[in-house]
Amino acid sequence: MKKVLIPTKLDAVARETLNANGSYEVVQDDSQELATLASQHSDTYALIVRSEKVTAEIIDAMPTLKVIIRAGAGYNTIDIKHARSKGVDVMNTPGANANAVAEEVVALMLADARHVVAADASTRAGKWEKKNFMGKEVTGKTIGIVGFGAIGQLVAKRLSGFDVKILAYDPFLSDERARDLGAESVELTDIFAKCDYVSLHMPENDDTRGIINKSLIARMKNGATIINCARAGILNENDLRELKADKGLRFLNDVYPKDEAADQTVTDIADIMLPHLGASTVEANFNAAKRSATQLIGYDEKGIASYVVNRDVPMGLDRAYSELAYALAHTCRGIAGGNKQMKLIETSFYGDLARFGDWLLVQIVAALSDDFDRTQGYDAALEYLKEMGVEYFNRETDTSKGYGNAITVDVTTSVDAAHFKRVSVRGTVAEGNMMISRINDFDKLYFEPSGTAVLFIYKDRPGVIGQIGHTLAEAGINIDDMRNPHDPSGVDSLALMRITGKADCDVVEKIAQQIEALHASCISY
Ligand SMILES: NC(=O)C1=CN([C@@H]2O[C@H](COP(=O)(O)OP(=O)(O)OC[C@H]3O[C@@H](n4cnc5c(N)ncnc54)[C@H](O)[C@@H]3O)[C@@H](O)[C@H]2O)C=CC1
Ligand SMILES: O=C(O)C(=O)COP(=O)(O)O
Repeated sequence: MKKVLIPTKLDAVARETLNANGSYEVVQDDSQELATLASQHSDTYALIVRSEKVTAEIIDAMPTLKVIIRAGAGYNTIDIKHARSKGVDVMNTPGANANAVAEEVVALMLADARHVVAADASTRAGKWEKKNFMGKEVTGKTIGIVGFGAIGQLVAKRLSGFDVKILAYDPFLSDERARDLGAESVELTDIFAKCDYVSLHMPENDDTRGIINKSLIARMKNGATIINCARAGILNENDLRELKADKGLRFLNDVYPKDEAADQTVTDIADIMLPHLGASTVEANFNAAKRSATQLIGYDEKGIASYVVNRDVPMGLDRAYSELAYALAHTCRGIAGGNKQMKLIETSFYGDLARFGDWLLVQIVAALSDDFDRTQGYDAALEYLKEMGVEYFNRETDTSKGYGNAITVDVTTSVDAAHFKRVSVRGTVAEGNMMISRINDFDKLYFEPSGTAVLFIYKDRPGVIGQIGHTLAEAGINIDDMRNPHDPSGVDSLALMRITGKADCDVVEKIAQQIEALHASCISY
């Protein structure tokens, strides 16, 4: 049984769904600190949280932890890099609480437009301040949405009944897509210059922290409103403080640097403050809980990792090596012939790369198969290979070879029922560039796998390179770079060339016949 720890007020449907599956022992307890629960349940396999802070210490307190699920959208509260370094996948449940936040935005807009909060307090106090509470209408206004994802799009949809004009800014939004969703895609500066309401709906991360600053706020129309139901960190609150009174801006807020009782720093500038209530509806809590449980089951039973958000390069590994692993396997595949039946994959990870072998295997399997994508994990890669009937063997590496940080990928494919062909490619990264250093017995290549490469193996004799160059030239193809070593016996030669333009199979085939090649292939990187 896999232990699942739920240290939060999450709908019981998560627990019920996992219990019904039969593979999980669920501990749900929101009465104690997460740190206490983590040390009590150090054998936890999966942790399901809402906004609870999951620090490196908490992750380390559960050495068997494999997956953290954020029942919600924003995962800035989880140390995803530390999780990655410990082989822990982090997932969120995108969209599960989006409608709740969209409705909260509409609630804040209307409440502020009609002074609902202050007028309620005043009337309860026995006053009759009808004249003081002159309101305004949302209908017909221009609304700017920054971050046009699940929530941003639903804000636009829910507000459409008010006949508003929606301007949206999102770096991943095309004009067509915006139009389809009832919005106009504009630059960030235009949102601030043109809108009566600006609602923030992007995640907080290194790119967005403090992005809503003085230069943007200064562009706002007098009397316009900023709504922040995303994360406190994306808005520079001192910049807003500086400009707010002069411009008569309104500020409606749901989010704070820390989710806890305190004298909040924005109290002086916020016109309405809620205690991070965006996702706090019965429906959103149910949706996020249900999704957490079903995503965990899908992850465990089918290797579905599409919700994993931290499959980035692990700490300590240069991203170039993950590209190298992919490029080497892609080269093997190109030489072996893409549609051959794979039987065996062997790898060697030299130097510091030895400890990242599991992670690098994912890149290798993804390069060797169109059906396996690079965002999946090591377990999913092994499972996939097993399903495909492919054996995998990672060799112990011999540091005395002096290869530094290098990778070898060998792929054995079946040529017919009884015969196998093995392609072996080794490579490294030098001065930030990927290099193929060996293909089968052809050593010291130092060839950069990029663009389009053609490769011919032939019985060594004079004049062959001239013939290849001539036929390529006839087809309008130039040679950018070239290696031409002999094998150790001196009998065979390899011509490995990077060419301009696209690969042309007919030309490669023609050359192969002209030079009586033992092997010819063409690889696009
Ligand atoms: N107040 C609350 O209770 C809740 C707050 N949230 C916050 O809202 C955020 C958005 O949630 P969803 O819409 O569900 O996520 P989402 O991932 O569907 O949408 C986020 C959008 O922001 C865009 N984006 C990324 N960088 C950007 C940038 N620099 N400028 C503008 N847009 C950028 C992305 O392309 C994406 O379309 C979450 O990350 C979370 O921090 C989410 C749920 C509840
Ligand atoms: O999903 C999100 O990003 C949220 O901010 C919701 O947080 P909560 O689950 O209500 O603590």
